[in-house]
Amino acid sequence: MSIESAAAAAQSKKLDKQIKSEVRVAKFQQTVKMLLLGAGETGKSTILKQFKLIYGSGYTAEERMGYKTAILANIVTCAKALVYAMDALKIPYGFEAPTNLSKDALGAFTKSHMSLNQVGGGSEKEREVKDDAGSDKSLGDIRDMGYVAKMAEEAYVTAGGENRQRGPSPKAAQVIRGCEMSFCFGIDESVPEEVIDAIKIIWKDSGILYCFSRSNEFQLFDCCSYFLNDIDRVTEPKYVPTDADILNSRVMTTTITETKIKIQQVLFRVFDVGGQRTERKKWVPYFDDVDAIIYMVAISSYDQVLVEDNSTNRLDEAMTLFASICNHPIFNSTAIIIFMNKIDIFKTKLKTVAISKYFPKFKGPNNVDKGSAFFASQFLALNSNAKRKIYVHFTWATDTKQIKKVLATVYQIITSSNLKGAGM
Ligand SMILES: Nc1nc2c(ncn2[C@@H]2O[C@H](COP(=O)(O)OP(=O)(O)OP(=O)(O)O)[C@@H](O)[C@H]2O)c(=O)[nH]1
Ligand SMILES: [Mg+2]
Repeated sequence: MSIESAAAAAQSKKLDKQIKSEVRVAKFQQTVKMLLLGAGETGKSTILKQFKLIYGSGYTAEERMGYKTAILANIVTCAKALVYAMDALKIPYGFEAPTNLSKDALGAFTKSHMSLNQVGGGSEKEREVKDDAGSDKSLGDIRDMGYVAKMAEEAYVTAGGENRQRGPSPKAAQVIRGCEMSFCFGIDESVPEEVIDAIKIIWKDSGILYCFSRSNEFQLFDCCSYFLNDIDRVTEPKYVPTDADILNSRVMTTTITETKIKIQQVLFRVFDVGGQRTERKKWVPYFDDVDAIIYMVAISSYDQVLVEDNSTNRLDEAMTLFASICNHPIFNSTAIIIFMNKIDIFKTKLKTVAISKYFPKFKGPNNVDKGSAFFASQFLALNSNAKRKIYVHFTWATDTKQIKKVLATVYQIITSSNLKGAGM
């Protein structure tokens, strides 16, 4: 090859490279492909709703009617879950959980239950508390030890168990059990009145409220108290869901959706997937050319098990899944941002539920700072590429104000990391 043609070839190669880089920049300036990944019920679809509310045009009247059906179904599903859990956990209607057991009462109860081992296995921790029964333990501690659960169980048997309890609440429970779930609500329609009345009755029942406090022992939507506390408004025939109602509603995702959202000059193609195990088989075809992943974790679920198998801890599952995603070679140059979500529920739960009971590696104290730092470090440690930076945010997905700030930061992270990838 002559000197001239070699120079021309070099020049052409340089030009090619430059064009390719420019195309990548131009492509990036137009679109960002983003996946919302994570296990079931972690808040992926809720974040997508926030994208639509913050950067899109919000919800039409027709879409709101669709959510009305979902919300009314959520209410009945939650009421049914509570009623069935009352029998599964053996709690009688009207059961009053002691809020503060006095030294004498707890001492007497402990004495009359010398076979405490039957209650919760008689672990060392339980024996410690048994010996120390008179000290001022918080309700959370007492529940952990199974004292109150045992009291409830005895009262349940005395009251006649599943079929022989009398009074308005057991009668209401009967109505809820018999309520059909296949409905679609139009304008001016709602749940049948007798079902609404029955739900109102049980939601005031002290036994149901105690059962609700043990909701980690069965499957209950996080939106239960949000909607049941507001049942009058939500079951009005002319009810139209607000943005907050839409954000709090729960519909499991079974079809992967793509939503296009323009933020400044960038078009985001946001893919929302179903997180439950059976849904994950559908993810792989969407893994090519991904610019960013928001990986959702429900940090509040440290004491809960999966809907899918009723035995695997939800955070253990979230970690296993995260390890397989962040170390997947196809995502080597993908920006990964973890949303440690449901921080509002996490804060409340920490007051009564010890992290160490489920994650013995956690050495406390059981507060938000220590707890959130612990879980963030557990996830970050799963990344085997030391050069890669993974970003973590603690989020409250149903709170538009907080998410607006978080998404602005995410926008910065994604756009700057993509520019870097394009050689800028
Ligand atoms: N209190 C509270 N509720 C939340 C938060 N994030 C999500 N939720 C609620 O949790 C429930 C589940 O949220 P989804 O967005 O449906 O979860 P998902 O990850 O899309 O679930 P799948 O579609 O099954 O994978 C809904 O009722 C949400 O309103 C949060 O930060 N705080
Ligand atoms: Mg979803």
